[in-house]
Amino acid sequence: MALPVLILKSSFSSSAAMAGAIKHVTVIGGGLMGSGIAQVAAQTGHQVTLVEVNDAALQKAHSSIQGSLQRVVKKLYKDKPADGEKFLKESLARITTSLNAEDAVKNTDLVVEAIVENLRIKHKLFSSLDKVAPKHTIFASNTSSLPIQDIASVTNRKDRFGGLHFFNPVPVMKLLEVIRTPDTSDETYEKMMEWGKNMGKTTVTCKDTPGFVVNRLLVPYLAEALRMLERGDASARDIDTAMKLGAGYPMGPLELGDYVGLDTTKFILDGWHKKFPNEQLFQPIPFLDKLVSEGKLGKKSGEGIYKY
Ligand SMILES: CCCCCCCCCCCCC[C@H](O)CC(=O)SCCNC(=O)CCNC(=O)[C@H](O)C(C)(C)COP(=O)(O)OP(=O)(O)OC[C@H]1O[C@@H](n2cnc3c(N)ncnc32)[C@H](O)[C@@H]1OP(=O)(O)O
Ligand SMILES: NC(=O)c1ccc[n+]([C@@H]2O[C@H](COP(=O)([O-])OP(=O)(O)OC[C@H]3O[C@@H](n4cnc5c(N)ncnc54)[C@H](O)[C@@H]3O)[C@@H](O)[C@H]2O)c1
Repeated sequence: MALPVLILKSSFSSSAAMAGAIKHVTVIGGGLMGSGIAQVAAQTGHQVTLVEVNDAALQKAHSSIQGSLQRVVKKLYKDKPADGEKFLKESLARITTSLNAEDAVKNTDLVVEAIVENLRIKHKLFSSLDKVAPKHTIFASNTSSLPIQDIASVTNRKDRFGGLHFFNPVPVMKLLEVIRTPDTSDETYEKMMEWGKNMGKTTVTCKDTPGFVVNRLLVPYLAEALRMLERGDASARDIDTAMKLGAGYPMGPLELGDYVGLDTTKFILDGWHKKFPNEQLFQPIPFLDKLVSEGKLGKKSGEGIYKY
């Protein structure tokens, strides 16, 4: 009877995969972050499947990855153009695209979710993927602000679920926050840490607390900067210049908000206001709500606090 062999084979391959390094990565969401994560995974030798909701979004992601890879080539291979061309071609060749997330995860070692910062939508995605992904596959979210435990709650692989929080732009920012919940197994945590290093990142770890390390400190800072602008205390340009020249930041807080995406920043602030309704630092900002309602999302839409 074929079945026992098949079961033996699949469980063997699954346990072998559990023991092995992460080789195939599925990135769900090819926006600002997902395209960067897919690019870095490909350029560091991983096979990548990038999933989006429609062809236009996939095309946008592909051209963003191509443009960013060309900047990397210009920087790393300026004296060896032939090697640079080879690096570019091989990196792009490692990325396949898909509009079907459930198909894309059937032979993957790691799913990195980088879709919209909305718990209900993340739940819908992960509960469907949990039913079809192999047993050994690790699930991770790139969320900025949602507790990993809350995201994982709809799956039956809480031991194989963690947070992998990259920073924008992913090809440049060296940091990766690796988050484990009380349910994340030691093996899963170690595989996420190893993968982070294979991605060329410096990893830090903290508890599954809102905003992990960076955003817990960044959200109040950026929010207060926008309130300063809203009150008319100073111009956007002067606020940003002050923080670049006075505090040594590469970008001021308002240009950073435009760079991250004002829609994403609003999702984050609204989520924390709901969770901590009495915290003054997380109160809604009418100016932000107005910009987002007008479709002024920052660099990604051509206008936010600044015009691009
Ligand atoms: C204000 C709204 C308030 C709303 C309420 C509050 C809510 C708060 C929300 C929090 C958001 C959290 C989001 C997320 O979870 C966490 C984050 O990601 S926070 C963002 C972290 N990132 C930063 O802080 C970026 C800071 N900026 C920089 O480091 C630099 O400005 C830059 C982006 C690297 C650009 O550098 P520049 O020198 O200005 O410009 P260059 O173009 O010369 O680039 C320099 C160098 O980098 C290479 N490069 C740049 N971009 C890319 C790319 N996309 N891909 C590849 N390479 C890139 C470029 O080639 C240059 O290389 P070089 O030739 O100089 O070696
Ligand atoms: N923007 C940042 O600086 C930043 C940094 C770190 C983490 N994050 C987090 O990363 C996630 C993505 O943020 P972003 O800025 O890349 O957003 P984005 O809006 O640029 O990209 C999100 C992408 O997800 C796609 N998407 C939505 N639902 C999908 C689904 N069901 N299947 C496949 N694709 C889907 C959208 O089409 C879009 O292209 C959020 O959770 C955010 O909090 C953002």
